[in-house]
Amino acid sequence: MHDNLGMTMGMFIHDEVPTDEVERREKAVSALADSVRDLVDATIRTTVADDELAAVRAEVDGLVARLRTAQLPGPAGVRYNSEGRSWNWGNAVVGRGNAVAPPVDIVHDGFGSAYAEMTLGAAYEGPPGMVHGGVSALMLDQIMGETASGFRRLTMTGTLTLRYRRPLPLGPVRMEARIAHEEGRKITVEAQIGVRGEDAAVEATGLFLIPSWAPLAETEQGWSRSAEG
Ligand SMILES: CCCCC/C=C\C/C=C\C/C=C\C/C=C\CCCC(=O)SCCNC(=O)CCNC(=O)[C@H](O)C(C)(C)COP(=O)(O)OP(=O)(O)OC[C@H]1O[C@@H](n2cnc3c(N)ncnc32)[C@H](O)[C@@H]1OP(=O)(O)O
Repeated sequence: MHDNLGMTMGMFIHDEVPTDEVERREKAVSALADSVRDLVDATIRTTVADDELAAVRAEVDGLVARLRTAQLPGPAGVRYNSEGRSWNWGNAVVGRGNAVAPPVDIVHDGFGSAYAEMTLGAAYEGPPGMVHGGVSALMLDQIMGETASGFRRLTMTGTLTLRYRRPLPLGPVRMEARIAHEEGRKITVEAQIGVRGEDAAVEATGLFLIPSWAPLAETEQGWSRSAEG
């Protein structure tokens, strides 16, 4: 268990960067990730000729080489400063620097309840024209985990159960989550995702656990989250 603690808590990195600097950098990194997301969409949907594809590829390789001149040695982890600002720019769903992450902003409605609205394009397709079921699961897991944690305690997904009730078309979608029940270290969260104003496409129930190896203290004012997710 200590290995788990070391592995997980080791990725919570105290990084004494002033909050205004974090925010400036976050804007810059988000803007780049947005452009890369656009590149992904354009790559999927382009019909330009093969030689043009090769030329674009060479330029992209050049850009990658420029970014590689200064890199972290591993994944981004979760960083925080002593002002209580935290940032997790690599996260697979809400990472501001992560162009693979769907473009989502999770809004917390007070403790125990959250929602998000986003537009999912060609990069998130499963069945033709529909959102991939794994993408729905990914996004639900994130909003449910954040809801269980409230950024004031460490929670991990124990069991996630999904019911795919109807196909979810690509385009604007909305998801919602709330804590349904809580007992000791076990927190049950219910959630759904679908087209706004319509019946849910996917319903989810999850059991989130405060791990036995987690530092027990629930911080009094919570752990301040990244302002933009
Ligand atoms: C100082 C404060 C820190 C504050 C931190 C603040 C903020 C954190 C910042 C950001 C986080 C914010 C939001 C979260 C965001 C995103 C969510 C991402 C979600 C994920 O992507 S997360 C990755 C996938 N997730 C895993 O990688 C888990 C791997 N796994 C383990 O790490 C362990 O397996 C663990 C911890 C699950 C359990 O370990 P454990 O030692 O705590 O459990 P233990 O044996 O004590 O069991 C106690 C009772 O739970 C029952 N139980 C146990 N496991 C169960 C299961 N899986 N399902 C159903 N019930 C289960 C037992 O049956 C027993 O039940 P009973 O008491 O009734 O007998």
